[in-house]
Amino acid sequence: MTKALRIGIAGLGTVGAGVVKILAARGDYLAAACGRPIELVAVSARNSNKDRGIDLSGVRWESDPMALARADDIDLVAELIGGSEGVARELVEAALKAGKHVVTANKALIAHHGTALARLAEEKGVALNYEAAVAGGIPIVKTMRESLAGNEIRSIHGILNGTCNYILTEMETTGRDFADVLKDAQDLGYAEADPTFDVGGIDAAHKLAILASLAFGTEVDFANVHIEGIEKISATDIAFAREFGFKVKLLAIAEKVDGGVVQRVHPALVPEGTPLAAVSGVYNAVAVDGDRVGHLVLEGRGAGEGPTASAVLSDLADIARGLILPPFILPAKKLKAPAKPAMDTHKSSFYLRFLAVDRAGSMAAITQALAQASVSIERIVQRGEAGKKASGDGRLPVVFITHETDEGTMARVRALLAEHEDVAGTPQVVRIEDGELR
Ligand SMILES: NC(=O)C1=CN([C@@H]2O[C@H](COP(=O)(O)OP(=O)(O)OC[C@H]3O[C@@H](n4cnc5c(N)ncnc54)[C@H](O)[C@@H]3O)[C@@H](O)[C@H]2O)C=CC1
Ligand SMILES: N[C@@H](CC=O)C(=O)O
Ligand code: NA
Repeated sequence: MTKALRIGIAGLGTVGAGVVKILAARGDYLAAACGRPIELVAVSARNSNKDRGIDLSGVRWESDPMALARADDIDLVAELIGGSEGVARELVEAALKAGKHVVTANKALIAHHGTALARLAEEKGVALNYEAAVAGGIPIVKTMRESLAGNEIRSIHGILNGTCNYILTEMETTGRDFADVLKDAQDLGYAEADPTFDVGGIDAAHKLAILASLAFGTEVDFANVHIEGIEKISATDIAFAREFGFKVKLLAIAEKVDGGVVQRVHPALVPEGTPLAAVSGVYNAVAVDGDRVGHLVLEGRGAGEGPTASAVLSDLADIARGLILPPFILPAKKLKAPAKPAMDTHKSSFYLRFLAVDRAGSMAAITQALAQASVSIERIVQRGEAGKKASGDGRLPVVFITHETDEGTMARVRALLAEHEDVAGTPQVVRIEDGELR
């Protein structure tokens, strides 16, 4: 058997500890599958005394993770710390410069510095693999990079954040509140170190920017992702959406339009009966539309120890087998600078919820205001008709589903309703996404 692939792991949290467990449990099988063993030589984490339920006897402990990049007895550094800057970035750069392969689960790092790091890896002839960074255990990076190369990709629609999908599902099925469910997701090891990255849509945007680069052969362009999180979604919205036949999901979408690729992350109403509407809990899914393959949907667990470590192991196994590919679908110097079409020309139907003042003629005045703004209404639900007020202050919850209109018009309508004498407060507006999902 050829000599071992000698690895150093930085970070022994949810993901790092999961990787050590798989190496211990399946070391012999992996050695046979790869033609050589994957040998854990050294590790580094913040606390050397913590019990992680893993056996590190015979493994060197480095208090400084940078020592892994310098060590002569290490061929590959697995960066499982996290963060787009600081020690994670320094470690990955140093390891690549030292001619070592790198495997990382760090989507923030790849989203911000992926193109430059890919250039560095290619100059040194080493691998930079990051399967765990996008949609956890789903082999989507491998699918995009290796299996769909014969396709011109038209769009990607993803549920890319396990924490958000878990929260939305729990809110729907149990009626529990947001903060309570977020705490569960943290306890289960799903959430980022800063959970506002999850609920604010930033984590999904990191993953989307990476997928868009793989899909369209462009540089990773995180700065141009339109990002909205799920913080504004209430149990009321989820219940109304259900009444209209929709689920509420945080979607991550990259699609070709005239003038380039639009990348957007936002909550959306998704029609029940479509593949993405059925994705629940910590599960992620990616729906790809390619000109030859047509629609393809991959679904699996997007976060947590087992699924994420499984993806890291797939990267390690590829490198042990000698499969060293450019990190993105094209060599880094051939990645095109992305065109950046404006989001405000994007069109969809919208869900619009607000409190209408309960007086004769208020609905007529509101619908007239929408008609004047050229927005037509497909469906209306108004609570508290026949004189039954929904709240004691004379305000009635109303939901409109609009026909297709563009973002710019909807922004104007929202502002107009916020100022309208028959509307209390600012309306809730959520996009409806149905075209490409069936
Ligand atoms: N938890 C999950 O479900 C997933 C996590 N990821 C990514 O994997 C990476 C790791 O995430 P988790 O394991 O969840 O994080 P974690 O917080 O559980 O573990 C982080 C580890 O890094 C170590 N660390 C932090 N600063 C360090 C430093 N300066 N020097 C040495 N070690 C240091 C900590 O001691 C800890 O062992 C992140 O990039 C995350 O975004 C990716 C997919 C899923
Ligand atoms: N915090 C992330 C972890 C995986 O990438 C998520 O919830 O999806
Ligand atoms: Na993955």
